[in-house]
Amino acid sequence: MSTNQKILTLVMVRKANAILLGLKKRGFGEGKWNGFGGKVENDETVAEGAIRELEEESGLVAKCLKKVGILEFEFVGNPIVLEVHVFDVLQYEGEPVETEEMQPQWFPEDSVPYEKMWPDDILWYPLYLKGIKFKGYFLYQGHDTILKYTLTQVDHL
Ligand SMILES: Cc1cc(-c2ccco2)c2oc(N)nc2c1
Repeated sequence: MSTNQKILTLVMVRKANAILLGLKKRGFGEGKWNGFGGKVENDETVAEGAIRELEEESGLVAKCLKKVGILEFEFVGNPIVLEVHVFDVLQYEGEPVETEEMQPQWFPEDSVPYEKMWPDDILWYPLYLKGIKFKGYFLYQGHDTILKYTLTQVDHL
């Protein structure tokens, strides 16, 4: 039975005041810089899905994964709510490689290319970069306009 909800993962990898983002080369969010992630399969936990997508899209193997937020996205005219579980990776193995999906690049935390990212990012990255856990809801019209949103700091996810 498919409800109107879809669980997705989003993984940011960080090192010494830099954040690894990928330029999405095709599909959903094409042309935007974003963390790594995607669908969660039926036979895996959300965290397992996050680790899998990070390796598939960047070649990196996460050694520790921290839940940092949950973002819900809705689009005008589309009943499906995306529930995106956001993770921070501070320990990993490997070097980022370009894949079919993503072209990876390190950005200094104070030079995140917000104008080439999903418009919600500029709203919650400041919390994320300060280590503040968050929950957010965003109503999108198309892929570039946020009609309304809520964003709150939380103590536990
Ligand atoms: C609508 C939407 C979706 C995603 C997404 C898809 C897969 C993982 O995340 C986003 O990611 C960000 N940063 N904003 C986003 C908006």
